[in-house]
Formats: sequence, structure tokens, C-alpha cells
Amino acid sequence: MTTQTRKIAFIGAGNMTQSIVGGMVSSGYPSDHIFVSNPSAGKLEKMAQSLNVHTSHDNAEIANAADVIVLAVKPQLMADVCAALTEQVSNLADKLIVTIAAGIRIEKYRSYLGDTIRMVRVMPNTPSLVGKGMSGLVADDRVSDDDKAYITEAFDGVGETLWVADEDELDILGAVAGSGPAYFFEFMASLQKAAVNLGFDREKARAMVQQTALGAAEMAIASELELEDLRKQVTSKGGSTAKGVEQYQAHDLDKTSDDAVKAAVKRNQEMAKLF
Ligand SMILES: NC(=O)C1=CN([C@@H]2O[C@H](COP(=O)(O)OP(=O)(O)OC[C@H]3O[C@@H](n4cnc5c(N)ncnc54)[C@H](O)[C@@H]3O)[C@@H](O)[C@H]2O)C=CC1
Ligand SMILES: O=C(O)[C@@H]1CCC=N1
Repeated sequence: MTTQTRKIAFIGAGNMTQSIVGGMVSSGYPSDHIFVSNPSAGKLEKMAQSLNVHTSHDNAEIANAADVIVLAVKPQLMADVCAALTEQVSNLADKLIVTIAAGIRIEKYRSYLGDTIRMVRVMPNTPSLVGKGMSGLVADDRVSDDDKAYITEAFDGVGETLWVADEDELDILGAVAGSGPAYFFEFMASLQKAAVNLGFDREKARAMVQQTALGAAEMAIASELELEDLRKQVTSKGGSTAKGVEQYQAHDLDKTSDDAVKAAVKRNQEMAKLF
């Protein structure tokens, strides 16, 4: 079962599951092979209606029905959720276990779910919803090539995938790409505010910021130039961009990004110990 023939169960119907499942269905994964569980009804009703996936309030019910279980609850709930699955799902060792939680290490899941599990850790991001996700993956040595091909294909359906060497690298990828949409939204919102401060209404300011972000990202993808050289192409000597860029450099954007990524990596490492 390499392609979209496996039944996949998402435990937790939050922001990330909604993004991944939305993207998977758009990319052609059969919705009758997708199961989602959550304690409350609202998110499940929305997903059943808009995506036609199976939904349940019972984690064990969908885990039992599936070949692949995706653990998609907050890290602090993971131990309890896994303990209940261990009690209620008899053949966990036969299923591919995938977790998207930040921080928590495979070794910890073995202590929660049993030493015989085979597991892939995926670090996705929310743009998966629009097919533009960036997902990092790492697997334990029990995961077969068939499993890897399957999970790569599933996440390729919602964007780009990148297998990393180990869980330390996944922590870094998470701090750059998993958290990254938040950094870009923060920056976009601040640029929007700057335009509003000079008189634009919020809607027009947002339109100009988001289209510029999209254009810059697409140019970066299409070009073989270094990002720094693309920046230089916009920066005419003696022109206005140079004056704007000077301000970012004066406030040391490099150091800000360096601090941000290091702080997020550190939190991933802390969560590995805490949960
Ligand atoms: N939001 C993001 O951008 C990313 C999140 N992640 C990881 O994804 C995981 C989920 O994050 P979000 O979707 O943002 O969180 P969220 O809070 O939006 O979603 C979690 C969902 O789990 C549900 N839940 C709570 N207890 C449950 C239980 N006992 N059984 C089943 N479901 C339960 C909640 O009702 C909620 O709908 C986290 O572990 C996070 O580290 C990873 C990459 C990116
Ligand atoms: O903030 C978090 O912990 C998760 C991991 C990456 C994005 N959201």
C-alpha cells in the first residue's frame, strides 16, 4: 500500500489537522479513507461537511479503523492520548504511527505506545491548507521504504517535503518552517501597519503587502539567484529601497531571526523533556 489506499486517522482536529486534511482532499486523497477525531463537535461538523471525511469523538474508534494514525494534539496532551490508545487499540504495532507534535522524541513515544511501534515524525506547517506546506520528516529504522513512500506522497500532496537526518534537525526545521508562517505573518502585519500609519485603509494596505509577499516568494522559487542578490535587484543605488533596507539593517534583522530561531529550537528541546 504505497499510494492513497491506506486509511489514515487524525487524532485531534485542530489548526494543523484542518490544514493537512484540507490539502490532502484537494490533492485527491480519497476522503472516505480519512478519519478525524476531536472531543468537541464544531470542528468535526465543519470538516465532515466541507471535506466529507469520517469523524468521531472516539480516538480509539478511528485508530482501530485506520492503517495510519496521525497524532495531532498539543504536546502537553500527548501522554494521556497515547495512554488511552495503548489501552484501547490492540494492534498498534501493525499500524504506521505518525506524529506532528513539536519536540517530543520517538523514544518518548515508545515509552507511551510500546516498544514495538514504528514511527514517522513530521513537522508540517499551516500553508499545507493551500497546498504550499513545507514538511520535514524523520523516521525510526523500523519504518519501511513503502511506509516512507506513502507518507512522502501524502505530504507532497500538501506542499514540499524534506527528509532530515535526525530529530535534532527536525527541531531546527520546525523552528524555521513549522513556526515560520507566524514570523512572516508578523512581518506582513507590521508592514501593513506602516502603510496604515501613512494613511492607507487596512484592506488596501493588506492587499499590497500580501501580493508583494507572494510575488517575492514566487520570484525566490523561480530564480537561481541568491536571496541577497534578488534583494539587490530591487535596491537601486541612491534610490528609495536602499533607505528602507538601511532601516532593517540598522535594527539587525539577521540577529532578530537568529534569536527567533534559536529560541524556538530551545523550546522544542524543552518540550522534548517536559512531555
Ligand atoms: N499549528 C501549527 O502551525 C503547527 C502545529 N504543529 C503541532 O501540531 C499539533 C497540533 O497543533 P494545532 O493543530 O496547532 O493545535 P490545536 O489546539 O489547534 O489542535 C489540537 C486539537 O486537539 C483536540 N484535542 C484535545 N484533546 C484531545 C483528545 N484527548 N483527543 C483528541 N483530540 C483532542 C483539540 O480540541 C484541538 O482541536 C501540536 O502538537 C503542534 O506541536 C506542528 C507544526 C505546525
Ligand atoms: O508553536 C508550536 O509549538 C508549533 C510547532 C510549529 C508551529 N507550531
